[in-house]
Amino acid sequence: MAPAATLSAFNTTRDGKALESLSDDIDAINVLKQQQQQQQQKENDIYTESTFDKSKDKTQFRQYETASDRVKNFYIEQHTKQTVAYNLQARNRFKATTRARMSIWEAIEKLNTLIDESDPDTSLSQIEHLLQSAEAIRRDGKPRWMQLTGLIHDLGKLLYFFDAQGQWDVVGDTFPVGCAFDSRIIYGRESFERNPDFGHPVFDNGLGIYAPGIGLENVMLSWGHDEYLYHVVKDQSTLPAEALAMIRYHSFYPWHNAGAYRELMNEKDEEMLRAVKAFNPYDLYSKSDELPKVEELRPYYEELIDEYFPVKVINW
Ligand SMILES: O[C@H]1[C@H](O)[C@@H](O)[C@H](O)[C@@H](O)[C@H]1O
Ligand SMILES: [Fe+2]
Ligand SMILES: [Fe+2]
Repeated sequence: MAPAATLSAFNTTRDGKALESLSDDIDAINVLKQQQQQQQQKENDIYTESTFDKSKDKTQFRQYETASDRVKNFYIEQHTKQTVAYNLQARNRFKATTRARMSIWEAIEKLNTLIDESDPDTSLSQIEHLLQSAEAIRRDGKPRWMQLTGLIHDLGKLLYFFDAQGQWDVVGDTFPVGCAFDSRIIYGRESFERNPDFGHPVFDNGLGIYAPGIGLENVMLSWGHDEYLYHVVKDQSTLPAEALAMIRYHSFYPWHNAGAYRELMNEKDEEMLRAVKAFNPYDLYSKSDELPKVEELRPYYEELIDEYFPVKVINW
């Protein structure tokens, strides 16, 4: 016979309540499973049209030609300084340390003081942008993991408070380094004229250091909040591959929006492109929605965070 202490530990749930019997336990699990299945049936496919597809005047967004000098200067700096050498260095630095340890909600609050200089469409704080994106996804009945992706997708901007050199290596659209700068990047090829890799016989020539069909996961995208958060989240959450792609490529507009760099894709990237495109309207067009009520929404999203992040304190 097992000693009493061990037996009572076995018959006790984590919150200390004694279980009536094993069959109660199994019943509870079955009920939970059923609930989850029903919920999945109620959820819309991530690919069904977003409500924004009909209701927003899309010509109001991403108007870079008429944007402020703040935005224009941001991109000149980003396009001048994002080089192959810098990107290798940033990745090494990322791997070498843990910058902070905090929960997802703490991270959201910390980000609240950052105003993104690259963004012509919002001057709201990031917590508002994150909740606007998540709420729009939720309103459309999309899966819970996608709502959570909306809530966290820009948390990589925390980099700004750690080892960034400015905003140019944190925010803004992304593009690959190590291959030709494409004219479909914001402000075109001319905006790279002062980049040391501009005109380089390998780095700025066709596919450069990459083989055709190599797959985006093997392509160095300009270092910033997408790539950083992707690495943080992939090992510390149970979010699906589509969510990870939405995070990693959401700023890669020359690819998901303008059709550039398709020669670098592999088969898996085709599916990921669909997912990123499905996510994009919620990120972009929610920027003109009404202001979210942060404290009212918090309990709903804290539960959602717990569902996909088994460990509360995240290594950043
Ligand atoms: O200005 C915005 C902003 O920084 C976003 O977070 C990023 O995802 C976009 O691609 C960028 O254009
Ligand atoms: Fe972003
Ligand atoms: Fe965003």
